[in-house]
Amino acid sequence: KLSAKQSVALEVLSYHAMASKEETAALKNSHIPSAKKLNLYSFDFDDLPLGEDLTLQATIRMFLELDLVNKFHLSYEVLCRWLCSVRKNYRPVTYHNWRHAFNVAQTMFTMFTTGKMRNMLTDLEVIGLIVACLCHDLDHRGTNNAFQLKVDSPLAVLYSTSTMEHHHFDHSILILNSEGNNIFENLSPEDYRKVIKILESAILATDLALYFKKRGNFQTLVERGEKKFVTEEKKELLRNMMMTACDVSAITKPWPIQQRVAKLVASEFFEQGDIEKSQLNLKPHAMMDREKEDELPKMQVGFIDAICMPLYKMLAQLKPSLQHLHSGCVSNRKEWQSMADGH
Ligand SMILES: CCCOc1ccc(S(=O)(=O)N2CCN(C)CC2)cc1-c1nc(CC)cc(=O)[nH]1
Repeated sequence: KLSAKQSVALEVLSYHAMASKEETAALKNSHIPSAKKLNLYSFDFDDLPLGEDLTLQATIRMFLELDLVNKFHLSYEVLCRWLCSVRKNYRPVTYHNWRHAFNVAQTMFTMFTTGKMRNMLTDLEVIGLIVACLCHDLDHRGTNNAFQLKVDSPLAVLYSTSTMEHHHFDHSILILNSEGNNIFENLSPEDYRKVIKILESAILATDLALYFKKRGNFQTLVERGEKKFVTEEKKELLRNMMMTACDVSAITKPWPIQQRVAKLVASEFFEQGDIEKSQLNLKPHAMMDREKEDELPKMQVGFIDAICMPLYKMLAQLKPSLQHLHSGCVSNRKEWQSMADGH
């Protein structure tokens, strides 16, 4: 039961635009290029060359390659409408925009296929994870959880922990519950309940605070040589570690791509820092302070060592076909370290 304050907040927040008839029809009637042409099976995938419409077609191609339309009797028109609605509900912020979600989903697709993770997961987990990647940052405002509290955002009134991640999940449900946007409409009640549970856990898992909480458990399983991940608890742990690996996968991309993306991440962080300085009279975190831009390479090395490298190392131990992610991360660490050393 929501308090009066919470229901007001929900009212304020439930603004959302859905796909138009025209854009849905445009996507539905468009030619979907092959996965090969789109380079979708590569861990080195670069979204830059793709225009907006091509990112939507590439996402449809991923659903087709995974045979999800047939397996879950998806209505092709509903899939197109839902995808247009998802993209429309990403704001044009500097980094946490539609293209970030699209890239995260493409890494998940590549982990399933090129990374050979597909046979460790059920079809329900596969569609749940791909949908979670596409929806995981819905309606992001380019500011982090701490900021919501600082500005007394209605979001912080609704969710005291993992504030943004709860909102991203809520927004995912809002879209699924909109007329003609429920891609899961033909699932059995049992499967529907399961896939929504997978979706919620996977989206919440993108809060790095939860990743830190659970990483130790995953490390224990991997070090013990766990290969199967049979119990519900172990499957959920694996899925959620995969979400983090995809969410930060720009750190594994070829150096020119990593450099470009890091600039976008930094710009969005600096925009938040500027607001904290000018409007909130607060001293921002170093990573959000543009006056400390020269410390960026050192911070990236710290980010790699504290968050990224341990995860890609464990995933590569679990599945050697994921080694490319770990190697990309090692290579970018060398680049950031040499920049930090002033070369
Ligand atoms: C590129 C601009 C600087 O970017 C960073 C600076 C510091 C750290 S941190 O690991 O020290 N840490 C993270 C947890 N916070 C609570 C405290 C600070 C991470 C990044 C970073 N984050 C992302 C994910 C959005 C992507 C990316 O490329 N870099």
